[in-house]
Amino acid sequence: MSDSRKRYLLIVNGKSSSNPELREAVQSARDRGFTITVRATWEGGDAAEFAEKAFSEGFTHVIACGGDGTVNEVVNGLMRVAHDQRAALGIVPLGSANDFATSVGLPLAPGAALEAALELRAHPIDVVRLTAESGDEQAISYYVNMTTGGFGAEVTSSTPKMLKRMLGGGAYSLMGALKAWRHKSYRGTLHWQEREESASLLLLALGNGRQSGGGQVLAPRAKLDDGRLDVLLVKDFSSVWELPTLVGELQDFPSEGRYVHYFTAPKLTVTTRPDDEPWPLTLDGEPRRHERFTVEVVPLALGVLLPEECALLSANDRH
Ligand SMILES: Nc1ncnc2c1ncn2[C@@H]1O[C@H](COP(=O)(O)OP(=O)(O)OP(=O)(O)O)[C@@H](O)[C@H]1O
Repeated sequence: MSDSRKRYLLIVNGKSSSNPELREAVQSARDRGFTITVRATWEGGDAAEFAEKAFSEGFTHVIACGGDGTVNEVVNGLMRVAHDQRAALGIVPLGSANDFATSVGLPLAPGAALEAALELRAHPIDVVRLTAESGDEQAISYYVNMTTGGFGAEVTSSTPKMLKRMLGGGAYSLMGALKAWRHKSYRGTLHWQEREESASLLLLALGNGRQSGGGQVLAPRAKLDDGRLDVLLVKDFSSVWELPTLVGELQDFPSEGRYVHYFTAPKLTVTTRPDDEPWPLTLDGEPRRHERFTVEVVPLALGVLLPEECALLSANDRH
């Protein structure tokens, strides 16, 4: 049922603006009395700008219609304004990966997703702030789902789609083949709480949500509203004989395995030495490289339209 206090702004990635199912769903909702304004992006940056202005323009809800990159831009736009001036975020997934929408259990078809966004309640979730430092410069960006680093980021940002799909299913059963294909690990020092660890890592995942790269579940126990990041470290190995142990550990995500460490922390910093390569990162689908960065949870920073039964909400914790 429409509620006259709710005003929706749909921010549609311009490349999907002619999506017939979305057009039909918008028309149908308007016919039923919903107040919906639609804005399409022309280029990168537009979605963030529209989202930033949404509340001051009288919108209570912003629906990001696009892939993970569009959702990420909208989140960044909303985080530019004060907490009490952030419109609630909804998602109509129109990308190729749609990792966040998939893992929280939102409908993937545009019509059903818009209907859901119009009916669902906003749940407060954590947002993660990533501060990258280079010399005296600091760059801040936010994400709601996951940042992957090292080998994982390269896989998610540069591996052909086919390989991604294979990875999505059996995940790291393919690690060996990939390793032979491109042997690379990244050195750095990680600091979190009172701990510090220097390591050569194949993969680092910093999850608020659970999956990235089009279906790779790298933070299987993550909750969106627990004030913590789920951290996955996968250490490098030196011989193929070590692979079965590594692959086995990737089924269980042990807290202190030989290669796999899985833990939670509210904040974590990664630094590299001058002769180390900057880390390739993929932040909610967007590739970048940093030498030194800190990720920190901003607790319950954003209201997001999610299914009541979403497994990533603490209220649905069965333990
Ligand atoms: N009108 C447009 N045409 C083409 N690209 C656009 C347009 N507007 C914005 N963009 C770009 O689209 C990117 C976001 O794409 P989006 O995440 O929505 O789709 P995707 O990459 O197919 O999805 P996924 O990340 O799920 O694979 C932004 O970084 C932005 O630069």
